[in-house]
Amino acid sequence: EKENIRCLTTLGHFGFECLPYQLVNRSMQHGFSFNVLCVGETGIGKSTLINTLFNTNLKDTKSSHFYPNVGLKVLTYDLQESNVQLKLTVVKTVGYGDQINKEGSYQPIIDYIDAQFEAYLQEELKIKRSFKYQDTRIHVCLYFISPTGHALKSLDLLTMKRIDNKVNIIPLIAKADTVSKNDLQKFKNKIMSELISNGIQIYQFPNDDETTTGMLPFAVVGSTDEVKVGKRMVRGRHYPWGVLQVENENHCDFVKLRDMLLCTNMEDLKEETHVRHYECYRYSKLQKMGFTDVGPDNQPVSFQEIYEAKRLEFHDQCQKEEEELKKRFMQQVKDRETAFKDAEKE
Ligand SMILES: Nc1nc2c(ncn2[C@@H]2O[C@H](COP(=O)(O)OP(=O)(O)OP(=O)(O)O)[C@@H](O)[C@H]2O)c(=O)[nH]1
Repeated sequence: EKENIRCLTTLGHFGFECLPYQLVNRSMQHGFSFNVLCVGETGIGKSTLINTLFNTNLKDTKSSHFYPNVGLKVLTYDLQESNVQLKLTVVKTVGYGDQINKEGSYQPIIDYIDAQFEAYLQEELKIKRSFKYQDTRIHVCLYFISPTGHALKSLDLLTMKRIDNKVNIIPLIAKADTVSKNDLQKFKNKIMSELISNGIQIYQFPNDDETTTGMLPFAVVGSTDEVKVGKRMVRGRHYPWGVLQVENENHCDFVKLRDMLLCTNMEDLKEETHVRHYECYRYSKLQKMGFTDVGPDNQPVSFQEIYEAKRLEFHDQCQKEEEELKKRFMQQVKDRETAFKDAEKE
């Protein structure tokens, strides 16, 4: 009898298989944003690399070597590739490494990163939040190391140490075409061992394969010039002895960096910024303001309870101060009275 039961298969389409497409469509409508911080000495190739990465000519003026302090320049661009919109914010150091006294050269960088976290926190705490809020938190810091072929400078170590818990650092050897192949590998090893021995945390790639980690710091070359190689036009730098092709993986790590940064890890960089670095800032800031999740008895306390407790504390403090003032006033009146009486007697 059982064999006679007809089994119907479902038509198989409920609709939730399309959920990822909804996300894709929404993201395409909203567009994407990416905030990059470029830290490096004046003229080290920051603008050229950004232009090479995004294959555009982002307008910018050259900086001089004579600024008394380090500053930051914020530039925002609206880019488009196919039908994907990208709002790119590039923050560049100005005058970095140019002062004789380099003490505190990193402070403007720290202040800028913190200011963006603070702005985000203030927006989060607002009663009426704006859904059009432009997130300006830095998602990645490209740290440009001078191609000395020797070692990191103390300013590099100091700055990276100060900002490694605030931002995802990706170290780059700038103008890597000026270092020979042998020297470059030794230089890379030296930099990595110095970073490790100084306890500097750089960005950890999520799909960490050995080859990529072994490539760090990326040795990059920037150029927006088109050079003829054989019958093709490629982006590169033309030297008396040959052509360096920026997008040739045997010549430099530019393609590796671009793939890592834009194709595979942009979302992870943003996620890390939100869940690790911003969380760290938010935690310490709210704790400083006296907020806590658990009371002295280790029981959870609500935001409202803390607010009430703070209000009572403030009220008590005000009353105490008022009484203190009253007492002091009465004492002064008394002193004056006795002084008058004494004067009258005389
Ligand atoms: N050899 C070599 N030269 C480069 C490279 N990248 C940039 N340059 C050259 O270095 C000079 C300065 O480059 P920029 O990109 O303006 O440097 P910057 O760090 O943005 O400079 P400021 O914004 O003025 O601090 C230019 O003449 C570039 O052509 C590179 O990878 N290799």
